[in-house]
Amino acid sequence: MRTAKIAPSLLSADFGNLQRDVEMVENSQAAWHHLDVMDGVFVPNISYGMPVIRAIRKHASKPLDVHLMIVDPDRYIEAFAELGCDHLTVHLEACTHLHRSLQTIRGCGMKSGVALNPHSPVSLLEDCLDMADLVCLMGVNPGFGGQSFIRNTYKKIMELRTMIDSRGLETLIEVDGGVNLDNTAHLLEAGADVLVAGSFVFGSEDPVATIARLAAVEAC
Ligand SMILES: O=C(CO)[C@@H](O)[C@H](O)COP(=O)(O)O
Repeated sequence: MRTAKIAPSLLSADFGNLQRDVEMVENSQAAWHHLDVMDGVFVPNISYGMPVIRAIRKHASKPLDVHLMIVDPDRYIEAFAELGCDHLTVHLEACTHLHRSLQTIRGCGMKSGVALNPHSPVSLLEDCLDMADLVCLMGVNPGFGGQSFIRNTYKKIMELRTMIDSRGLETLIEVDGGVNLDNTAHLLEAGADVLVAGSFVFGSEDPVATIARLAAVEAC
C-alpha cells in the first residue's frame, strides 16, 4: 500500500507564531516543510523571502522544500542553497532556460524541482524530465492558499506517472494546492508521491492529527 509524503505549506501558518508552527510540523508525521516564495510579479501576491527562511532553518531539521513563484529564479539559486534549502523548485513558466536552471540547482547541491501551472501540459517536460528530482503539479493557480482543487490535475498526474515510469526515473510527483482528506486517496491512486497542504492543515483544530490522517491515507 502506498502512502504520501505530506509537506505542510507554511504559507498558511500563523506568522506571529512561526517558530511554534515550524515546531508543530517537526513534531508531526510530515515529511518536509513546504515554503512558498512569491514576488508579486510572477504571482499576484508577496509572501516571504530569505530572512524568514533563514529563521525557519534554525528550527527545522526536516527538509525544506522551497517553491519559488518568482520571475527569473536563476538570480537566487545560489543564495537559496546557502540558506540550507534542500529542494528548490522553479516554475517552468518563469524560466527561459529550464534545463540550465535545473542543472544549476543540482550543481548547488539541492534536489531540483520544476512546477507547472494548471494550464501547462506535462508534455512540456519531455526534454528535461531527467533533470528534475521533483515535479510539482499545481492543483490551483499559484499565489494563494485556500483555493479549490482543479480536477484536470488528476489527468496530468497520470500522464506524468507514465512518463516517469516508462523512463525508469525516480522523479517524485508533488501536488500543491487544494489538497484535503477528500482528494488524498484519488491523488495517490493517480500517482502522486508528495502532497502539499496548507489551509487544510493549519486551519484545522489539531494540525498534528490532521497531518497524521493525511499521511495514513492509502492508495489501493
Ligand atoms: O503554492 C501554493 C499557493 O500558490 C500552495 O503551497 C498553497 O500554500 C497551498 O495552500 P492550500 O491550497 O493547501 O490552502
